[in-house]
Amino acid sequence: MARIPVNVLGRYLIHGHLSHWGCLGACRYAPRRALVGPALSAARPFRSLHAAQEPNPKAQLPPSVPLRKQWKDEAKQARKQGKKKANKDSQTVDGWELTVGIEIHAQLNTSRKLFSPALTSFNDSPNSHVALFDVAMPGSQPLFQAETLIPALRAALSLNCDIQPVSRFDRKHYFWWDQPSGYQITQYYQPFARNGHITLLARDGISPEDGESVTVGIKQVQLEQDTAKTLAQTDNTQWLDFNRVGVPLIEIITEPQIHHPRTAAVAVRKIQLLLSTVDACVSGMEAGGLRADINVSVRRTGDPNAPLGTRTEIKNLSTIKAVEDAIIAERDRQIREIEAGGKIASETRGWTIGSKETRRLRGKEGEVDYRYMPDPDIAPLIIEKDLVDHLRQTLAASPDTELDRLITHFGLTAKDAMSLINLENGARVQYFYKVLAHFERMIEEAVADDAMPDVKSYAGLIGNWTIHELGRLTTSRAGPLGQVDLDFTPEGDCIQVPDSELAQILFHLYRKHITGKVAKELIMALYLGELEGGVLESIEAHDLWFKELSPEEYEALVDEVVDGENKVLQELVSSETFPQGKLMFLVGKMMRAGQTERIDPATAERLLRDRVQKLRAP
Ligand SMILES: Nc1ncnc2c1ncn2[C@@H]1O[C@H](COP(=O)(O)OP(=O)(O)OP(=O)(O)O)[C@@H](O)[C@H]1O
Ligand SMILES: [Mg+2]
Ligand SMILES: [Mg+2]
Repeated sequence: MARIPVNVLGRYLIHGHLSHWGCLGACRYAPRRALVGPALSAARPFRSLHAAQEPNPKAQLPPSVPLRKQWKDEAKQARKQGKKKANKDSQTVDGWELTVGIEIHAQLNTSRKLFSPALTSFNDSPNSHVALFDVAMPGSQPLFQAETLIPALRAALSLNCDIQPVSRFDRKHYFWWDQPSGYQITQYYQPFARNGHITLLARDGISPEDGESVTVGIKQVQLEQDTAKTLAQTDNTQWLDFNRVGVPLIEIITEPQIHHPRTAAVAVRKIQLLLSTVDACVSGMEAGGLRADINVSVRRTGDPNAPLGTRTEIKNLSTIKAVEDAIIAERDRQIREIEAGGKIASETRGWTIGSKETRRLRGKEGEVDYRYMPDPDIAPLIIEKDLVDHLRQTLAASPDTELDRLITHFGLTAKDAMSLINLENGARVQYFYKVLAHFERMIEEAVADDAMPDVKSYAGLIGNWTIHELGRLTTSRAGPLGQVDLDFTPEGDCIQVPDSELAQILFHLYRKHITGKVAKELIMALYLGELEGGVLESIEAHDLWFKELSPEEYEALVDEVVDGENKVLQELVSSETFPQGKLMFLVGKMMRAGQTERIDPATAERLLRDRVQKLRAP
């Protein structure tokens, strides 16, 4: 592979003004290194660069630092003035219908760039993974990396798209410093996937106005290149990192079929979830692996045949909350504008987190003409049916199927099942399955084949601990590490609390070999790295086994407690049911009266019920 070595490419310092493009070669960061500026300049004549004095048509450039500061200050001011945040409950406005269509850009989970064999390692030092083609060196040619197609196809299949047997690549021209060739390679005329859909359910959290479910059409999914990363500096200069240029993206375009802000946010989250379930994309939205552009229009209700209103496009939203808040703000702005007798201009707008208003970035008239043309250097993409069939058969279960399994087969509550699937981009649910597998192996060894307990009896316990007890570890103030997040790998391994160790703890808890209190202490010790040896060794070493009271000792304790609480006992006896409050009051008394660490609350409760039942009998 022809690659520009770091010491040749160096790191560029480019002034924020295009007229200063000529200083591309002036590498202040590594002044002793050889420079590639003149060569690049020859590859992209200044003429084309100077032609682009307009704002970046992609508008993916992070705002310069002073501008960002100004937006931050504005947002702070708005908060100070006690202005309410966008009202989360304002899902509808009387007399108006909102319409939203979404474009999502997601980085594919591949090791190579789309048209060069350079690696896609984002965290390596800047400009260390740059092939000649990535920076449009003269004579360099695109080399389609077939492996990039696999995650793209998995993504499209997870969105229920029809895979096109023949698709083609086009050039979308614009001139900006993050795009060395002067055009982005994309699929404009013939994308590789079309006609998909996603279904959003009430349990996904859609707006209540949408009822039980909404189906949103996916118009198309296309393959395209990412641009270079721009790093704004405090002195109003920009640094460029070409590691990202040419990294494969998919653009997912929905039909304009969403009518409530929260449902739009849920759609973005669901697409993100689907992509991560089939392992198609690098990371979640919050980590920058997925960016959403949101198209918003409004029209008056009453005439279903009226055309949709003029859309504005809010670029580059990077959190789910931003999607909902920005839509509410933009919808309200458009309604205000129309009610005041104005018209909606077709334009591109921006949104700052914490702000109340979207802001105009540029008008449609400022949009460049992209002069799309088929890329003459790239052959059509032919996708064989066999490949598609194979990928479809081996595709991971959709989150909906997964959710149903967690609820109906494993007996988790819908809320817990949803959290499990959403946490750490699906890593937590993988962790749950790993703990479950270890646990089942231990149970199988411990009991006879015909005595295997019902899966629901232990899966709920494992679910509860993998969601709530693990969650509590990072929020409790248990020591110097008390606030450190748990580290999960995408495969579902947890560094601090290994699945096999948690399974050991839960196995002994389930079998009543240890108490809940001891189990909590063990898991905390694991998290803090204070457990010497494994879980089992620790239980043995400190003799933490649960030494339950004998039946006689339990009976004596029940006698003692009911004697002292005769009034509560009589109330229970004369009641037809077992009021839980009263029962638990007596259990509490038993725990306090006896040796707490030797009492199982469930046994105590059962014995109390038996006693009451006996007294009720005629
Ligand atoms: N009247 C409308 N109101 C709301 N959304 C709309 C409306 N008309 C179209 N849309 C949505 O706008 C989006 C258009 O995306 P598309 O990529 O096709 O074009 P684009 O935004 O012009 O291109 P680019 O990728 O350059 O931004 C789609 O998600 C579509 O559903
Ligand atoms: Mg688009
Ligand atoms: Mg768009």
